[in-house]
Amino acid sequence: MSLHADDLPDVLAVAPLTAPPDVSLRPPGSKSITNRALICAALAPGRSTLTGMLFANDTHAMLGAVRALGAGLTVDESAKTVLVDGIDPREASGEVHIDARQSGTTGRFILPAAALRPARGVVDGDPQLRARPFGPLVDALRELGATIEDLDRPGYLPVAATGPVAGGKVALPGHISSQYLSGLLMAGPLMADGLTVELTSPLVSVPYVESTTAVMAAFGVAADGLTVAPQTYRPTEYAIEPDASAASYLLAAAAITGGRVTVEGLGTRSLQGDVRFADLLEQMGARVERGADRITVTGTGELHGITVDMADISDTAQTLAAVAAFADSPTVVTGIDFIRRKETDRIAAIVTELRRAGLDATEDVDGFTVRPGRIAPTDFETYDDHRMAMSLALLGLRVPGIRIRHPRCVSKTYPTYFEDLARL
Ligand SMILES: O=C(O)C1=C[C@@H](OP(=O)(O)O)[C@@H](O)[C@H](O)C1
Ligand SMILES: C=C(OP(=O)(O)O)C(=O)O
Repeated sequence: MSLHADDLPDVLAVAPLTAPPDVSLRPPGSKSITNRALICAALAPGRSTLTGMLFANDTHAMLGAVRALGAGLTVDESAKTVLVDGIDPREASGEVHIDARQSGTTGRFILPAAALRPARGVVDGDPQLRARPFGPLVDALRELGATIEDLDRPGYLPVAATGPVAGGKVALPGHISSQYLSGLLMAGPLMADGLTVELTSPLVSVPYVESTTAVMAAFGVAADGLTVAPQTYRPTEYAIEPDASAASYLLAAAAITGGRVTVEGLGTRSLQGDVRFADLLEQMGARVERGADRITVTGTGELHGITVDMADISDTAQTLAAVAAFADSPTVVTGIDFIRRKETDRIAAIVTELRRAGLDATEDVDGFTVRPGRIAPTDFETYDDHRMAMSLALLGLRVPGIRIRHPRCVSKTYPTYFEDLARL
């Protein structure tokens, strides 16, 4: 049976490992870096070559989005490569329609880029994305000179954007999502007056903004803090690193099962904050070796609960919850109230599912607590959230009778997840 997302059944049984794993894996390309590179390449007149691409629902959304803006694409999925012929959106004409599907990064990065066009661009998405907040980004773009029409509820998709965007100084809250800031920064160099963002509340997911400016720099655009002067993107050859959030599941598997897993292509040189998930496994008792481009986690048989603020690396909070279920003391995760507005309310979802398995887990104001205990055979709900499916499947590596309902949701960022899990 194929374990690719397209072929998965409605309910997937996870078989416990018969021996601890000892494997080396290269996770697929980073969703976050792929979608940044696609935006920067699309805004760089000339041909860019992107290698190590992730092909998953979120990046297909971005491919469709930049194609709608007029970028030329030559896609070679088997070689994980895309040639992008970039455009200057300020010279575009004609109304365009963009479907961001379920992808927060696509929706929040393409809206500022679409607003640079002096013609109408409609941005919409799946019902799940329509339920996620866009208000701060819409307000900021209006402030910067764009015309944004609410096509349904104010502050939510669908919206229609018409440029130009004059640019200048704008106030933006940081506590809901960092994606608004990343999207504005990437469009910044094409605003006539440049862009300066002043944050009005503490920024979550900070490392993602650092990766934004790093990818912009690779395409020849310099940011000075949260200021970007008018500049031109330069086409380039860009190698996308593997996905660090995807790697969290593989590394967690080693910690949970007392095995050894090496992820290739990620290490101390990574642009992604989520590589720091390995630090948490180390604090819990696993052994971690770090190279420039590889991380190895070895389970020691000991796992202790920790208290940790995960505001910088919240995509790995559900992974940590799964590991915490096997620890010898409680784990408390704080700083992540904003993950209630991701694919689902992730705090409520993870707590509900761990309780379904018999664990004593509780919601806190800005996070959750997991108290380890006996884990019962359970059919887990996944809420159309890829990270619920991928995290909860980890419990099945040790506990018999774990089944994942609607596992195809992993196609959002990691269509080959269950194939990689089987390699353990
Ligand atoms: O910029 C990015 O690539 C991302 C930023 C984070 O979102 P928030 O900034 O909304 O927390 C993260 O959860 C998401 O998966 C990817
Ligand atoms: C929150 C996520 O994605 P996005 O915001 O890009 O939809 C995620 O991948 O966990």
